[in-house]
Amino acid sequence: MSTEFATANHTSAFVPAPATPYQGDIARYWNAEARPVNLRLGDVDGLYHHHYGIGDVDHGALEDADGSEGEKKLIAELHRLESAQTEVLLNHLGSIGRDDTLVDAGCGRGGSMVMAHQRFGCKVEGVTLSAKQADFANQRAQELGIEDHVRARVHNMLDTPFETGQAAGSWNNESSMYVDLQDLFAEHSRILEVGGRYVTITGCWNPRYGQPSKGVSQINAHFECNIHSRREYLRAMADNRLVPQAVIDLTPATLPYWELRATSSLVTGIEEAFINSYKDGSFQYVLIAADRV
Ligand SMILES: C[S@@+](CC[C@H](N)C(=O)[O-])C[C@H]1O[C@@H](n2cnc3c(N)ncnc32)[C@H](O)[C@@H]1O
Ligand SMILES: CC(C)=CCC/C(C)=C/COP(=O)(O)OP(=O)(O)O
Ligand SMILES: [Mg+2]
Repeated sequence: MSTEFATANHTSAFVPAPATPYQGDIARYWNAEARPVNLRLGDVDGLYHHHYGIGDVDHGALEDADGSEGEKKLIAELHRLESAQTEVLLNHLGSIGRDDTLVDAGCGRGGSMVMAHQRFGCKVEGVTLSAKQADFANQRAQELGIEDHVRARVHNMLDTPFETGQAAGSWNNESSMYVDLQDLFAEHSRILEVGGRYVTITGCWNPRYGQPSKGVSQINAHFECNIHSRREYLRAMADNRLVPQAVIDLTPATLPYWELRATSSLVTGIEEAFINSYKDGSFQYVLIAADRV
């Protein structure tokens, strides 16, 4: 077992060793992550996200405030847009009952899992490579008194502990750029019941541009990830019994979030790469919802 995995400050009963050296790198990355742009947004209402926002900025909510009060309103607005992104993902899961199980592949600190449980009343199981994130998500679930319905575990999303056909729905929210898509969709296809729904929101490079642009390469380097093309998503889904029901280009809807974020004190330095590559057409923010057939 890897030392980093074993010695992380966690309460999880069992932490498997990373399947590859790369997965060990990603586990270390997320175990060490504590950016204010994520923690201060999460502190707004206790939903901690590691994804980006969509929707129009409410400029009225930002008016007449400067200094620390203005910054507080800006943080609340960025957070509102990130939670709006999750709402749109959940809208595409179809009809989910209280007795169903949902799977969040790459669950981060669990914000989307909590929102899914609050909406559907169902069980939500998440996997992440990071013991620190799993502990954080489980701690939040406990504080909310929903630990019997919302659980995060340290597991590889390509080889999950779930039974075949166990899930009525599953998703990747900005977590598919860390894995091979054929392997990923084979695993979703295995755990989803026939007629179940898969949803992803992801950044992908646009095949119409030709190859990954400078901005896309900068984003890959910044996060140690490997952004796939839109074509690769659709091909890997088709190969794994996942038939797209909706493909939505969310690029215009995410730009206001990035332009607002670029004006805040919480910038991380990656804002320009996102804005430029969205604007030059080389990069797209997309939602794909697919039926497991
Ligand atoms: C950008 S964060 C997204 C977190 C979450 N989906 C959200 O929207 O807040 C990426 C997540 O993917 C997870 N991840 C990356 N590769 C993984 C793998 N092979 N198995 C499980 N989780 C993985 C990371 O641990 C991290 O939690
Ligand atoms: C759309 C793409 C390509 C996403 C890459 C995956 C990723 C790191 C998402 C956001 O995480 P975060 O919320 O931890 O990042 P940040 O600190 O920049 O807010
Ligand atoms: Mg963030």
